Amino acid sequence: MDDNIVSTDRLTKRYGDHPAVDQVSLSVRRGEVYGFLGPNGAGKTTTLRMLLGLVRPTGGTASVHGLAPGSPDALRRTGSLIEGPGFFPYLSGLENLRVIARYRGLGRRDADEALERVELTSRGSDRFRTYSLGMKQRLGVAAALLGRPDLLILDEPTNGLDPAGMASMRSLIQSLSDDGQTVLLSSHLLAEVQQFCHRVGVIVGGKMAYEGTVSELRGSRVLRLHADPIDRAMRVLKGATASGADLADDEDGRPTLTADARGVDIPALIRELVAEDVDVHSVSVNERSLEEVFLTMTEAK
Ligand SMILES: Nc1ncnc2c1ncn2[C@@H]1O[C@H](COP(=O)(O)OP(=O)(O)OP(=O)(O)O)[C@@H](O)[C@H]1O
Repeated sequence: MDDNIVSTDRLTKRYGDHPAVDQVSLSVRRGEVYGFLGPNGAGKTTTLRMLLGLVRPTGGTASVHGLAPGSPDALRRTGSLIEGPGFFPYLSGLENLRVIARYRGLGRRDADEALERVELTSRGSDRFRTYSLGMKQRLGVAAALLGRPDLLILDEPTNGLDPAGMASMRSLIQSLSDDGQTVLLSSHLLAEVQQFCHRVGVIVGGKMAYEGTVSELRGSRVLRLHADPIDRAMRVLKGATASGADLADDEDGRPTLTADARGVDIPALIRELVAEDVDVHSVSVNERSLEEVFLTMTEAK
């Protein structure tokens, strides 16, 4: 059985001469949370809209549940939240869900369940217009969950939320994932997405720049060294690594040596620095933050 719920092959959308989405190939596997990441205007929404049959591609192919995007069967098995759901402000959260449920041929119980799933039951009888943005977004996810779709497509579900709203959306997505729900979500906020995405795809200027796990994306671990005198420390560090070392100021303006940490024997390095009469102030080995990697990737384009 094909484990890809979504796959695209060189999917393209041109508006006039402008390719909004340029030969994007991606795959979302069953049961994973896939983060579709990229700066504003990168082509995320256009791609997601193509996956829902809302925008017609000008090139390439896409399949959702092995079916044509937008076909009735594909849509029945897909829940989505794109560009804010249209809710009635004067109806309660629950009434809104019931309206949508009825429209889709589902029962009141489905609406109750969906509300429960996003932990809004206690506010279910309050009017929608009194909800915070975070609650509105969670109600949007509840609407997407109606009918228990195999796949959830969420466009920027944390956009505009305050830290508490973000945390609550994050834990909701995490708990859906724990239940085995496949989620494809877009975001331009890398740092918060890296915490719960199994894999990510990065799109920049309409083109796919990367697809894989977060740890692969971050790549190798980085050794950072503060020492004095720095030129002598640089010489020792270069001798200890195969791939050389760099000198730059860190965010506090301190001269910092960095190098690929792979294969470096840290205790031996420190012994050698001391033997060369270098004062070692600190040595650390860290993964690069996703933000750093992302910036490098978008700047390189
Ligand atoms: N209907 C349209 N007609 C012309 N250009 C469009 C249309 N829709 C999108 N675009 C352009 O396509 C590009 C990608 O837009 P898209 O909304 O997909 O990006 P995005 O990554 O979702 O950005 P954001 O995070 O700002 O929503 C942008 O340059 C946008 O101006």
